[in-house]
Amino acid sequence: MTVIGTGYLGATHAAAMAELGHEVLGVDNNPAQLAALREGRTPFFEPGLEELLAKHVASGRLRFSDSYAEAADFADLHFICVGTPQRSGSYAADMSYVDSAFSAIAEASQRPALLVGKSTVPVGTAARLQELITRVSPAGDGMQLAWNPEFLREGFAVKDTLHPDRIVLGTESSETEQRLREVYARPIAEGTPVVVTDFPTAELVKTAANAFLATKISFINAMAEVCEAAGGDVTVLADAIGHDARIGRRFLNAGVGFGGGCLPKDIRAFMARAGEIGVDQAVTFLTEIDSINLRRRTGAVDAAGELLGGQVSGRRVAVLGAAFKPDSDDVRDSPALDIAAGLHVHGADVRVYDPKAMHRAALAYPALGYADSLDAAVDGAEVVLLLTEWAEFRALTPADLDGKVAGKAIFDGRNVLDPAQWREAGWTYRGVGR
Ligand SMILES: NC(=O)c1ccc[n+]([C@@H]2O[C@H](COP(=O)([O-])OP(=O)(O)OC[C@H]3O[C@@H](n4cnc5c(N)ncnc54)[C@H](O)[C@@H]3O)[C@@H](O)[C@H]2O)c1
Ligand SMILES: O=c1ccn([C@@H]2O[C@H](COP(=O)(O)OP(=O)(O)O[C@H]3O[C@H](CO)[C@@H](O)[C@H](O)[C@H]3O)[C@@H](O)[C@H]2O)c(=O)[nH]1
Repeated sequence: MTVIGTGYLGATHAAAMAELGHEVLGVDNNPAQLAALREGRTPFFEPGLEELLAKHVASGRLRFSDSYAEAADFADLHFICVGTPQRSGSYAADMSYVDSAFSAIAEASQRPALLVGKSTVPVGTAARLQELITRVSPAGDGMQLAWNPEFLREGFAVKDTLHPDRIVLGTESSETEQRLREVYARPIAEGTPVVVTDFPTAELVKTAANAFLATKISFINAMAEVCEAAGGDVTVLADAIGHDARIGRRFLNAGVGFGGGCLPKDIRAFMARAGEIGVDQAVTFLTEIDSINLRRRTGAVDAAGELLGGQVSGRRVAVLGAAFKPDSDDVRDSPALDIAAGLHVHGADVRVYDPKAMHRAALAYPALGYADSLDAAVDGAEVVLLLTEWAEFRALTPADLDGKVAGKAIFDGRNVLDPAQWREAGWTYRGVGR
């Protein structure tokens, strides 16, 4: 098989498919990325992925190429994992990468083949692509398409791919279903549920899952706003409502909100697509989910300003975290960097430190100040902001910072520190909704 698009999703999928016993050719059009992958190195940080990749590159079961002709010759089963970022100036997804990857592999296919979409796409895409590939391929009607959305989380990508919660197969062909069941034989044998459905439902399962997760986070962040006004503690509230199995405690961590290459752009693409198909009212609540989320970022900038006594310009601020979540170096739509940039715009002297995302952060936000260690970031800081809950930040104690900082004020943007411990040590502690 081939895996077309070897970014966060595709590189993981390719290595995991090799681990499941398949011969895999990864295809991408980014030469630097291919060069790293060919040497068995991941171009980004994802726990456990480099080991898996290196193992299968060394065994020869996993190779990489930039050639669609080679891909079409190599296999008649192709997983498409290219990006669907937010289009600039619009909420809609930019489908140009998906369209060009499907066209290119279809045009290169001289024999019948199965193209399996894994990218997150607006509902209606698969039906459109089925028509496109049949039209442009020399193999014509021999080109089959299935939609198999991916639910992996960064930071847990290998585990989530090898042991998924469920496998969704959008296909109405029993032959295609059987073929994909063989691809995923191992997780299926381990008991992973398989949902076989039509194209629109398969596409919508993915969109709905991310909309639900975003809603859960913004719900608890809305409760955090209420707790702040009323003097409550949202972490206790989340524990208490989470004991109800119908609600569940997971994804109820209030903080500076969701970021990354998925939830923010996926809820916006969902709103855009719903508008196109005439059901915008069904998802207008997502506008509010997005607003609550973005309000947490401006709220953090305001909180830092208050901790600095209202004067931000020229003040030294330590920002702990740049990645959108721990155990990842992904800085796409990162709340931490957005907040750091907000303070920078107000004239703060910001020093950002992240254990893995420094390089990507500096590329995305070159104007920010960076420190190459936690100690360097907090040295002389008048306020410390914990914005991504890496293990080394969660473990911080006042003793680690005393004598280094210039002001004992901390904003715990992920509610991971013990407020009593910090207050007892003479710090001004501020969390989110507690
Ligand atoms: N990152 C995740 O955790 C995750 C999880 C589930 C689903 N998804 C979805 O998967 C898709 C990919 O996301 P990602 O995070 O891996 O993006 P990414 O930007 O990291 O990777 C996309 C890759 O596709 C390559 N590419 C673009 N056009 C190409 C073409 N025509 N031919 C070959 N390669 C091409 C790029 O060079 C890049 O390496 C998106 O639709 C995303 O929403 C992502
Ligand atoms: O209680 C919580 C849980 C998460 N987050 C934030 O939400 C964002 C997204 O986290 P997470 O969902 O764990 O990361 P992703 O890797 O973006 O994964 C999401 O997006 C992927 C791409 O579509 C899907 O495949 C996954 O199932 C879905 O969880 C991060 O900024 C987190 O800090 C919170 O603020 N509070």
